[in-house]
Amino acid sequence: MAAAAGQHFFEGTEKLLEIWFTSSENDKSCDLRTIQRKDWEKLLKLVRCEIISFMKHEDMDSYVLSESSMFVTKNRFILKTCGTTTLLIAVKQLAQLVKKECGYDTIADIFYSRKNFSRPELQHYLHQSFDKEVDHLDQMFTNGAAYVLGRMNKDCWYLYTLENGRVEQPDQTLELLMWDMCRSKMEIFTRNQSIDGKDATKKSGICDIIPGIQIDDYLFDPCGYSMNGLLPGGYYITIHVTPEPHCSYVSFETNVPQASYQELLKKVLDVFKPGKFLMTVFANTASIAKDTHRHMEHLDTIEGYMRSDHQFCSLKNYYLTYTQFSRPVI
Ligand SMILES: C[S@+](CC[C@H](N)C(=O)[O-])C[C@H]1O[C@@H](n2cnc3c(N)ncnc32)[C@H](O)[C@@H]1O
Repeated sequence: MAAAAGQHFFEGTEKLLEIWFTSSENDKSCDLRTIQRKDWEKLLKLVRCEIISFMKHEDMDSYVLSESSMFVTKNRFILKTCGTTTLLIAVKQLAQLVKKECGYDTIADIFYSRKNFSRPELQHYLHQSFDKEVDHLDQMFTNGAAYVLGRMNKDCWYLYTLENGRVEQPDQTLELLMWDMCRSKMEIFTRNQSIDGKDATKKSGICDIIPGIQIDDYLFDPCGYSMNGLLPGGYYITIHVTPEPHCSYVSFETNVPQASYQELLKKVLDVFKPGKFLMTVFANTASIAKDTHRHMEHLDTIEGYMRSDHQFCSLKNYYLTYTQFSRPVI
């Protein structure tokens, strides 16, 4: 359902930034988690969002934000922001902050990605097109590589990364971006049907997607939902829901390593029942998820969805699959 003229609109589609830091002198004491909350708050002001909630686990700190989430480990920073936030404005200040407060002087790799926006004209100038975002990042990185996957005249997904990135530890990320959502499922993420985040997490079945996770969830008023979930070992899941029928959108992201993501995918689809979704899977050669790309190649239907696009990329350090599915219109 499209937004009518003058109708409230929220851009659920997030801008996603992941940066891995390293020290040229191999200084083992560097740790991003030593950055103080007041410094994060200052940085997030540039992005135009704020911290709502904080959760700490052995290997990872997580923050629920007014516009999505932030995750911080010893050497990796993840910032995911939706709406009309200005994420890329903060990259330079982030690198300066990390150098000053933690001693990391090198960026080992960067991944900036997003789906195409529904209403790009509502974004800050810098985020109105991927070309502008690439120009901005190219001013900071001499070795950036920009890609577009999917259909440039329909739904697509943009990625900016480094051509000589060097993340050596096993790493994998699955992201599921869903839209044209089931109305009754979306009602759960409103104050009409749920009292708070915890209630929505339980009623929706989100609590059963990955058992044993430590959850930090938040239900906005009158609607909207965000959650971070942490597991030992620096593993996370994060879910964000924009339930308004004319701009409904949900995202699911995790770095939990699995040899096949098929079961997880089925669980997430069952919780949200989207009309359409796109999925991206990154896995480096050290990851147990590296063969998941081969399984996905042959997956042209799943749970009543038909595949409309599928692309595989072999990047320098990572394999990447982009795939899109939709429910057949009857
Ligand atoms: C922040 S949440 C989750 C955003 C996420 N990127 C997504 O996937 O939709 C956005 C939802 O919360 C609602 N919302 C209510 N109050 C909000 C606030 N103060 N800031 C941001 N979103 C708010 C929006 O209308 C929208 O439905």
